[in-house]
Amino acid sequence: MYDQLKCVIVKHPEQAFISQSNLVDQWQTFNYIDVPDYAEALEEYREFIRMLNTHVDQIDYLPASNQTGLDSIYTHDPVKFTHDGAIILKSGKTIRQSEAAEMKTHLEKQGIPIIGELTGDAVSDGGDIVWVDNHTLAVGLGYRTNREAIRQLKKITEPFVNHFIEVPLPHDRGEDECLHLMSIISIVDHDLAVVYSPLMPIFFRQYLLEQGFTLIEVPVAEYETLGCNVLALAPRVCVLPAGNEKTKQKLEHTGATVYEYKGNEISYKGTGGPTCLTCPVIRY
Ligand SMILES: NC(=[NH2+])NCCC[C@H](N)C(=O)O
Repeated sequence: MYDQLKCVIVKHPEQAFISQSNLVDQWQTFNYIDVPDYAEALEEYREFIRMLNTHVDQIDYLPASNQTGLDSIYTHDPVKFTHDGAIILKSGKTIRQSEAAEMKTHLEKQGIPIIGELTGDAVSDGGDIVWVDNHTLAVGLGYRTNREAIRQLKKITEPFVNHFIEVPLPHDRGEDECLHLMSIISIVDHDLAVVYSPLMPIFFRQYLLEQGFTLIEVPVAEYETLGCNVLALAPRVCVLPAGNEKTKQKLEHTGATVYEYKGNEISYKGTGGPTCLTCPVIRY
């Protein structure tokens, strides 16, 4: 979604990463590219929040919990918001599954409506669920989201979703790597999306073009540095991890405003860009 972002839920690295020694202990378990530097992460996060604050009215912070780990910094994944309320998910990455309960407790405390929750064998991450428009939902089918989750999500969203698109994802680098539908598409306006086409099924790419989307192609090198992970703060106002120059220029060329943040510790090493660091609660 690309509408004006009013409220987001985040988790500060103080609460998710906890300390340098915790990072040293845990980064391999969570399959990070390298061990993040804690002090640097705090600095990057300060800048990231400073930037968000200029456009977002309300930023809610999840508390620390001994039930969840490093990846809980990526609050986009344990829940998906609809206009009617939240759907509680269950991660396809087993060590992240406890994040759902943490998020649910927070939503209940805040009095935010919950319209559904995945049950049984269903697994899905928020990163696999993309609103193409108010009535069109695209869901990646892959290692993080299974068929049972798609069946349940279809049912939960049936009252307000006219077009539910299942997008099969490729094996790519395997089961242990993080590949979400949102790794290959970010929608930044009603007619503009940033994409990594090499991993996109042809039918989905053609569908976007038929809907009138202009597609900004992220070059291979910038795909590696999360150039395809673009957070829309408002239509054509977006946040990009620093170092993705070509993608930035292409976005600006379409009239978009692009903010950058240094995300080596909070994004790159954990494979979670600005969309992953934020859980958008209300957009209107
Ligand atoms: N929505 C996202 N793309 N989240 C990225 C999550 C990255 C995290 N390290 C994981 O493997 O789950």
